[in-house]
Amino acid sequence: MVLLLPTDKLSWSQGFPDCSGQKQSPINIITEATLFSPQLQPIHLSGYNLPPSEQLTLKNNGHTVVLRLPATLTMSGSNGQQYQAVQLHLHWGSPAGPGSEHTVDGQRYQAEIHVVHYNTRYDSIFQAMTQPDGLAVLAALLQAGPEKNPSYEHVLEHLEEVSEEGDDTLVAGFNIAGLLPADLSRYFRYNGSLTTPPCYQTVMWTVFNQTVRLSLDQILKLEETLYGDHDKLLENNFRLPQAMHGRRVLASFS
Ligand SMILES: NS(=O)(=O)c1c(F)c(F)c(SCCc2ccc(C(=O)O)cc2)c(F)c1NC1CCCCCCC1
Ligand SMILES: [Zn+2]
Repeated sequence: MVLLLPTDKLSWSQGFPDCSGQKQSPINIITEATLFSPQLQPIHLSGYNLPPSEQLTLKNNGHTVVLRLPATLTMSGSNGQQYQAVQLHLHWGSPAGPGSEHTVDGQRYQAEIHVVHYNTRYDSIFQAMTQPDGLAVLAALLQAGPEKNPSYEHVLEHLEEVSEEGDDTLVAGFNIAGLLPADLSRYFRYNGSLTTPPCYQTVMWTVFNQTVRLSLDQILKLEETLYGDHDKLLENNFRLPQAMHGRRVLASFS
């Protein structure tokens, strides 16, 4: 599916009315204003530990780098609903500054991973993404740390192979859960949207409290390797925080 996206973000709303809706993402999470919700259970992942024999497609779609995921990866929300993974992708900044989409108490992190799932009561992501309870995205904030992150290396070591828009390559299976924090019990939860057109307001967002650490070199590689439209370096591919319009952010921890 090719989405023809306008480059000028102000004109998103012209072509995609939901982009000017009242339940948009990302947001700035003000931790003091979150509501502890004891029914938010730890996120349960299954099928995430893929054998090296599994070949995954990694693609530069001109807006981000996407790793397509097999249908065997599922997560359980706190509402007992099952969601099936579709793809994961990243948002990043540039050597001049950080590029996470969500911010926490006004702090932007170096980068952010999104693992996109759809509600298994629907037949496909294309049907699910138009339904209010259709999508669930797991988000983790990425920070620079002293060590190279071996899980991210499974993806980053292939970035040169997909430097141009439209390029794709194969990545051997690995434990996809290694891309997320170890602690899946502490997270923020709110209802929002896709952060790119069509901006459908159909996403149950989970933003983990624990960050993931990559080495500075790994972050720089993400910021300096990929090219998008018109051979322009693909950087700062994050949307700015959107208004809450009265929405509350829940927390699975106090
Ligand atoms: N943060 S996010 O989840 O909203 C998101 C972004 F911010 C994104 F920026 C993207 S990539 C931009 C949309 C796009 C462009 C081209 C192609 C293609 O050529 O295949 C595919 C998609 C992107 F793909 C996604 N996630 C997609 C949203 C597109 C429609 C649903 C498919 C899975 C989720
Ligand atoms: Zn995203």
